[in-house]
Amino acid sequence: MYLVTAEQMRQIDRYTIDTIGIPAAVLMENAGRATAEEVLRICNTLADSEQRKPWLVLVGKGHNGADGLVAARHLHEHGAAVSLLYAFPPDTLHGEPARQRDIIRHWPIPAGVYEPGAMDWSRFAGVVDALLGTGFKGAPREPLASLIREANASGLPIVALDLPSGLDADTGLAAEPCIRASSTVALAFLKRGQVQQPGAALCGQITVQPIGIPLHLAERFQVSARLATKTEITREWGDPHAPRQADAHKGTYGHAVMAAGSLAYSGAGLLATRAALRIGTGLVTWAHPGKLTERLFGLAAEAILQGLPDQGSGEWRSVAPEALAALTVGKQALVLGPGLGRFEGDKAWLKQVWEHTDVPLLLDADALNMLAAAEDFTGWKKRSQPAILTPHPGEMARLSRMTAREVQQNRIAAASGFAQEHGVILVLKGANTVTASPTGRIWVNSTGNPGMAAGGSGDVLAGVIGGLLAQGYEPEAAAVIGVWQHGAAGDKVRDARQSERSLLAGDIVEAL
Ligand SMILES: NC(=O)C1=CN([C@@H]2O[C@H](COP(=O)(O)OP(=O)(O)OC[C@H]3O[C@@H](n4cnc5c(N)ncnc54)[C@H](O)[C@@H]3O)[C@@H](O)[C@H]2O)[C@H](O)CC1
Ligand SMILES: [K+]
Repeated sequence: MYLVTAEQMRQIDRYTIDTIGIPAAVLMENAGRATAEEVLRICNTLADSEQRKPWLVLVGKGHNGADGLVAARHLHEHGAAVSLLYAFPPDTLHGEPARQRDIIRHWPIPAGVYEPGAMDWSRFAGVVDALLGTGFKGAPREPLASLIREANASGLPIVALDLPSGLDADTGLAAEPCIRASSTVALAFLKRGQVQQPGAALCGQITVQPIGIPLHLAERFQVSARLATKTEITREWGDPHAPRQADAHKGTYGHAVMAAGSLAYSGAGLLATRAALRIGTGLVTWAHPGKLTERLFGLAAEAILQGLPDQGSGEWRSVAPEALAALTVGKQALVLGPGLGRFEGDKAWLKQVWEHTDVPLLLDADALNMLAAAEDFTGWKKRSQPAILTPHPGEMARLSRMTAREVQQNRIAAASGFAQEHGVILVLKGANTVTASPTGRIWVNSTGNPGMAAGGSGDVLAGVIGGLLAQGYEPEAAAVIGVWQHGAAGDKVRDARQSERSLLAGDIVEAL
C-alpha cells in the first residue's frame, strides 16, 4: 500500500482531473459517498436511541468541506438524519465548495453557522469532521480551533474525512488542537502521517476508499513510501512463510555470525543468537570474548560457540578485529553490536571490522554508537551490499547529529535522508518502524505494539534480520521482512497473553 505526501496527493489529484479528464466533482461525489457509507456502518453499531439522532457534519471552507457536503447529501438519501455546521458563513465559500453549498440547498437538511459555545452536542449521534484535509498547514486558526476542541470534548464518535483536522499529513504530528477521530476514511491513498504516531492513533480505525483516482499513478509520481504488510511483502519478495525446499540441508539456509554479548550483557548475545536460529538460519555462530565461553555453555544448544582470543580479559576491547573478520570468511552474515559495550579505541576497531569483512553486515546498539563517534564513515571501504543500521531514536540522534526530538518529529525524513546520504539501509526503530534504503525507497511497518518497548527486543530484531541476510535475502528485503516478522511475533505474544505489559523479548523469539 502506497503512502503519499500531501504534495504528491495534490499532483496526482491534478493529473487525474486535468490530464485524464475525470471532473473534480466526480471525485468529490465518490469521496462524499464513501464517507457516508462509513458513517452508516457505524450507525448500525449504535444503540437504537442513538441511531435516531442526527449526525453533524462540520464543514470547512476548502475541498475537504465540499466532500463533507456531498457526504451529508448521501446520508440523507440513505434515510439518516443529518445537520450541517458551517465553520464560516456559507456565502463566503468559493469554487467547488460554493457549488456543493448551492447543490445541497435543494435538500431539506438543517444548516447553521458555528458560534463558540452555542452548540448542544448531546442532540447528535456522531460527527463528520470535514474541516481540514490535505490543504492544512500550521495550527488550526479560529474559529476552527474552538470548533475542534468542542467536537473532541463532545465524546461523540467522530468520522474524519480524509484525515483528522489538525493532523500533518506528512509527518503525523498533531497540531494543538487536532481532531481525535474514532475512524478515518482516507481518500484514494493512505497519507504518510496516518501511519506515524501520534497521527495513526488520532485517526482511529482507518479505511482507504477509492474515489476514481487510478492507483497506478503512484508510480508515475514516484511515490517511494509503502506500508509493509504481509500482502505487500509477498508481492515484492514472495511469501515469507513459504515452505522450505524439499531437499534442503543446513547449508541451504546460510551461516550467520552474531558478534554480541559481554559479561554484563550476555543476554543480548543470547537473544540475538536464538532469534537468528528461530527465523530459520541454517547455522548460527555466536562469537564472543574467549574467556566467556565456559559461562555460555549450554545456553543456546543449537548455536556454535566461538570464543575469540581476548588475552584472558573477557572483554571485546582485547579481541583483535582481524580475528572477528577471519571468522566471517565463508559465512553469509555478520551481526555486530548487541551487548558489546564501549571501549577506548572502539571507532578504529569498528573500522577495521568494516574494512576487513565483506559479508552482509548489520550494526546495532554499541556498534552504532561507535559509528556515531567516528567522524564520518562515508569514506570507509565500499561494501558489496549496503550495511544495515538498526538505531532506536536515541542512537539515530547520535548518528545524524540531531536531537531525539528532531528525529521523532519527522521519522521518515530522518531515516531516508541518512540512508541516501550514507548508502546504508537505515531501520529507525520505534512505533511504526521505518526502513529506508539508499535508493530512496521507504517502508513503514504495520506490525508490533508498545509491549515490545522492552529490554532485549532490539537484540531479537538484530538476530532476525541477520538470520534473513544469511538465508540470502538482499539487505532491504531482510530488513523489511525482519521488522515485519518481529512485530508480528510481538503481536502474537500480546494476543496470547492478553497483555502488552508482560511481554518479554524472549517471548518474541519463541513466537517467531
Ligand atoms: N485526494 C483527492 O484527490 C481529492 C481530495 N479532495 C479533498 O480535498 C481536500 C484538500 O482540499 P484543499 O481545498 O486543498 O484543502 P482543505 O480542504 O484541506 O483546507 C484548505 C482550507 O483551509 C485553510 N487552512 C489551511 N491551513 C489552515 C489553518 N492552519 N487554519 C485554518 N485554516 C487553514 C486554507 O486556507 C483553505 O481555505 C482533501 O483532503 C480531500 O478531502 C477532493 O474533494 C476529492 C479529490
Ligand atoms: K478532515
